[in-house]
Amino acid sequence: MSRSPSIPDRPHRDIDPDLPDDERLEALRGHYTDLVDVNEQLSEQLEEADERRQDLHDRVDRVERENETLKSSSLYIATIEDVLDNDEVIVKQHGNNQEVLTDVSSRVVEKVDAGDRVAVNDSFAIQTVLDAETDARAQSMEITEKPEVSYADIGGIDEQVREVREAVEQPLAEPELFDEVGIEPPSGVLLHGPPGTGKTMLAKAVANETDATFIKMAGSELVRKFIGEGSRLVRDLFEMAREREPAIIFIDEIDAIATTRSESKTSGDAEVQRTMMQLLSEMDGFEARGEIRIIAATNRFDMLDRAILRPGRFDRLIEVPEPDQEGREQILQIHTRGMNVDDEVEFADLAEDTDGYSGAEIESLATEAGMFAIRNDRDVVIHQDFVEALEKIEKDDSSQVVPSANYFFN
Ligand SMILES: Nc1ncnc2c1ncn2[C@@H]1O[C@H](COP(=O)(O)OP(=O)(O)OP(=O)(O)O)[C@@H](O)[C@H]1O
Repeated sequence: MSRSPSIPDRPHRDIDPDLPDDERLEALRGHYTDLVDVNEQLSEQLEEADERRQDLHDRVDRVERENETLKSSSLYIATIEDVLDNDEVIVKQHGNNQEVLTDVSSRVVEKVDAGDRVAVNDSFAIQTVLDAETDARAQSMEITEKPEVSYADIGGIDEQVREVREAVEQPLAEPELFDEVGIEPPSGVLLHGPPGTGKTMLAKAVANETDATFIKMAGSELVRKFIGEGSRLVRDLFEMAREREPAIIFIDEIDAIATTRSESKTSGDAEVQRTMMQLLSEMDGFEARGEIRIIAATNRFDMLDRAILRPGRFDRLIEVPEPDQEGREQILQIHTRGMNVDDEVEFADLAEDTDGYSGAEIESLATEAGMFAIRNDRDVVIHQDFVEALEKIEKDDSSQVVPSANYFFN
């Protein structure tokens, strides 16, 4: 970097006022020349300073851009396998299970332990140690302190709501009842039935009612996202619940880790099997009258490995069927509660016309009817809007409204 030249002094000349005119004129000319010189020098310096300023400005811009790129580039999640003495750690990247020995600063070494989750860049340099919240998100857990769903939002499955309350809510809210009678509450509850019938809603509503944290994990994530890490994720799931009790663990699509074992013994099968064993051992390990309840759900009851249904495991089965006509009417009422619906709308007729619709499909019907009202420049939804919405849905995809073909009961 070149050093900036020093600023020239201001020219100074003492001119004796008693000098003869011609000599004074000569002296003034000399002074004027000095001033012009200094002015030129200063102009040059100013020009150079301007160039330098522009140059620095460009550099700042470049660094800022590089910084942004670094910040926005994706990082990978990895687990610290081992922390070595010489400021080195072994990390294992999730997904591809690649193990790498990487240098870290002593500042990072102090912060990490084997088993911690970190974010690494393309060159495996550790960028951040994940905190519990980020870690949970990275592991696809959905954690809600207080889900907004209440029992009043669920229609047509009153009997199932009652059973879930008895099996999940009561042991949390009134554990002494079980103590007094001397029985253990069910260990785990399995909700089974076709898609979109309210299984997730039920689990959320109990969490809401009992002020429990709702922790959801999809079984498919346990086997798909981090190959080789399923059992670790199951451990983390229960750990997270212990940290936040009272808590409700909801494992959706449990069939992904608990299907009947096929004949083939591929390493993938063994991995899924290990994940399931971990789940069962976590369930064995926790206190049935404690502050953590576990609910699982499946659309594929027929596929389930019966081992998970033994006493002490998912020992309370609750079937959540497609709603009957009365149920469909209730669900329609629920999903139109916030809509501006004409008094003439015949919910009973609509319920009759929606045979085979799940709760989720009835919800879409209500939204679609609202769209028809908007399309027709109305702010009130009339019966005809529902009729047209029905026709549209049936025309768009008749397969969507047919009850799930692959759903069987044993
Ligand atoms: N019984 C019901 N009462 C009111 N709304 C319902 C009902 N069943 C489903 N819904 C609506 O459908 C949406 C999806 O339902 P939910 O996720 O609970 O279904 P699910 O049985 O868990 O489905 P999946 O098996 O596909 O996970 C809900 O958010 C709700 O709006």
